[in-house]
Amino acid sequence: MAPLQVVGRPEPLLRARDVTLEYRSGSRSVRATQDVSFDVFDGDRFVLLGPSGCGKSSLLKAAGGFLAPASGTFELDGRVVTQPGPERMAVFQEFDQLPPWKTVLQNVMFPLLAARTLGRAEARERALHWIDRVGLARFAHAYPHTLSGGMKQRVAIARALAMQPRVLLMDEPFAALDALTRRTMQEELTKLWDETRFTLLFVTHSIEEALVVGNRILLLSPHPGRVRAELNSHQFDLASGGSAEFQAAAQRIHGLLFDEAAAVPTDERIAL
Ligand SMILES: Nc1ncnc2c1ncn2[C@@H]1O[C@H](COP(=O)(O)OP(=O)(O)OP(=O)(O)O)[C@@H](O)[C@H]1O
Repeated sequence: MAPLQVVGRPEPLLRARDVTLEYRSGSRSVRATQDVSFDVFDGDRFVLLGPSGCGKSSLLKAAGGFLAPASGTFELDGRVVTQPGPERMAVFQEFDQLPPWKTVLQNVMFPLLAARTLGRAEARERALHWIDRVGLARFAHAYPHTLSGGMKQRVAIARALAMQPRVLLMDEPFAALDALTRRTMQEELTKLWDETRFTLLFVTHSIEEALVVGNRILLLSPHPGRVRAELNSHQFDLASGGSAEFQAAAQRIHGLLFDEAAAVPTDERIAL
């Protein structure tokens, strides 16, 4: 008979441990976050939500290896993050993240070729597959300046997912889009996740977007960002947008974010 296995909670894929982030210029130093800890598990859509300036982008940069913590660590698969790597691909808000002299196909192929794990033919095939997945097959040979903002963000998503990262980092990727396109992109992202089950670390300051995109949400206090609470939000999707339950959850989060009296112990996970 096979020995009994103890089935416990899986190991986190990405772990933030007591991360304090600071920016120094000369003798001045700005503290962006204070002792922030959280665990992201395989297949999570984990959202960092908080008011402007609470250090969300800084946390994403540190997870990406672009910013070294003043204290604490980020670990990916148990190894401390010290530099950027192809297993952590990022999509940013700015539309100019695509080199304008490269076509859509060349943009998506570029990191695949730079990583030197695929030959040119395989890289091209992989890139075309992801360009198709984000609905841009007809635009593979177009240059970024001929594309709309939403299309450019789709290219950036295809470029990142083509690398098959361990975790996809997204920093307010839809914030510069008009409301309708933003909604469409949220829908497309969750559909892609349904089909592919990648792991996502997503930054937003929109409560509605956090509820729609995330299955878990970390609430951060205003500057410097500290963990306010962690919420499970897997029950919501775009279809639940107008429901009473959704509105109540959004209200509750608003209270937790902005009402000091509503603060809960940071290690408490609350159901909405
Ligand atoms: N390069 C930098 N040099 C100095 N201070 C910085 C730098 N980048 C960010 N900060 C400061 O760190 C703090 C956190 O900034 P960060 O951009 O991470 O917050 P955020 O929550 O992402 O804000 P937003 O939602 O407005 O983008 C802010 O006080 C900001 O002014």
